Amino acid sequence: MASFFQQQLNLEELEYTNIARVCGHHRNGYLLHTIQGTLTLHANPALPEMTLGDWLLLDQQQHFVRLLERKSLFKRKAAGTKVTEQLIAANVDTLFIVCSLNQDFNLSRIERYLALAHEAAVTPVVVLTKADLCAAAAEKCQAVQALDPFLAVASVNALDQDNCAALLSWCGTGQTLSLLGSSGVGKSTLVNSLLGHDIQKTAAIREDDSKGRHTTTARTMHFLPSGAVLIDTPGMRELQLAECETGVRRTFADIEQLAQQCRFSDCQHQSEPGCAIQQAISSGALEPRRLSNYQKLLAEQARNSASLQQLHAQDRQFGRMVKTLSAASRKLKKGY
Ligand SMILES: Nc1nc2c(ncn2[C@@H]2O[C@H](COP(=O)(O)OP(=O)(O)OP(=O)(O)O)[C@@H](O)[C@H]2O)c(=O)[nH]1
Ligand SMILES: [Zn+2]
Repeated sequence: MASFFQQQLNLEELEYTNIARVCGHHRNGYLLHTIQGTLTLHANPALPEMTLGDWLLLDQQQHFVRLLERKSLFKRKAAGTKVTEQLIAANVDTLFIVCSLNQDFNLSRIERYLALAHEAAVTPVVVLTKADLCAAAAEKCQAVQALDPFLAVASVNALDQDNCAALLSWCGTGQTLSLLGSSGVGKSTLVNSLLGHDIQKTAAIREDDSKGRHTTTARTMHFLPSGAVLIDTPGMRELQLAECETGVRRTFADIEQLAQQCRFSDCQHQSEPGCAIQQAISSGALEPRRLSNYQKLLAEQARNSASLQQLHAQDRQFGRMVKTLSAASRKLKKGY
């Protein structure tokens, strides 16, 4: 367990509590990994909302004590009146952004994923798969690297375990990984190569529900031989760009910096005189594609966040209505 989490424990907690990590979540509660093995923490309204990857403390009787502060968090907008945000994965250190070097290769899509990683406070690594099928792998790698000189970029043949060894530097003991990418790019293939065996064979776990029945759930947490934990949950595939302004701004830090040099502080970067961004485009220093993707992603996240705020407001209104109605019914019962 990383020092970030250990530092959060006081002396008494170090002595009297056990540390556990959420490795599954279902109707009856949370599935936890502890030093003594796996156990179920039954659903209970007093528990905070937790997700895969969360670290928490249990007392000697295995009762919940508290949730530890998160290092990073992926969440998504969810439908329904009550829950408007759904937590997807917590405490991920590195996100493998998986894209294949063939038809799927798309810089704007990579920028979208980068914004999600930055928003969640997770370090991104772009993994370009199907290098064995692409003659122009080096050029495409360079194009990705040009998005950000500090970005880690790797190209692999995901089918070849030895070829994936380049990724092992992010897969050491205590590290938590997750992956994101469109369908068919090679995510499962990559997981198999990192695991060193076929995921299909370990794809399900059996557990007892509260009534002693066996239930089968898809395994979403994998323990890699290199020591890392890999969170592979379907929720990651439905991540949206809601409330992602920080993530978008960080992903396009170059554009943000140029914008500060525009003559007008409210420059729209179209045809205004003294626009540093248009100058950078004319000189070839900035791709027009990148500017339009930046504007598109900012607008998209603003639209999605606005509807999220509306949902929050509706929720509060509903809460007030319930309170008023129950106060009224109490008065009725008491006869005044
Ligand atoms: N030649 C080659 N084939 C690959 C590579 N990576 C994946 N494939 C193939 O591409 C196909 C799709 O790979 P998957 O691992 O199933 O892709 P996925 O991203 O998990 O797809 P979803 O489960 O739909 O999200 C499979 O037939 C793989 O064998 C690679 O690096 N090289
Ligand atoms: Zn401008």
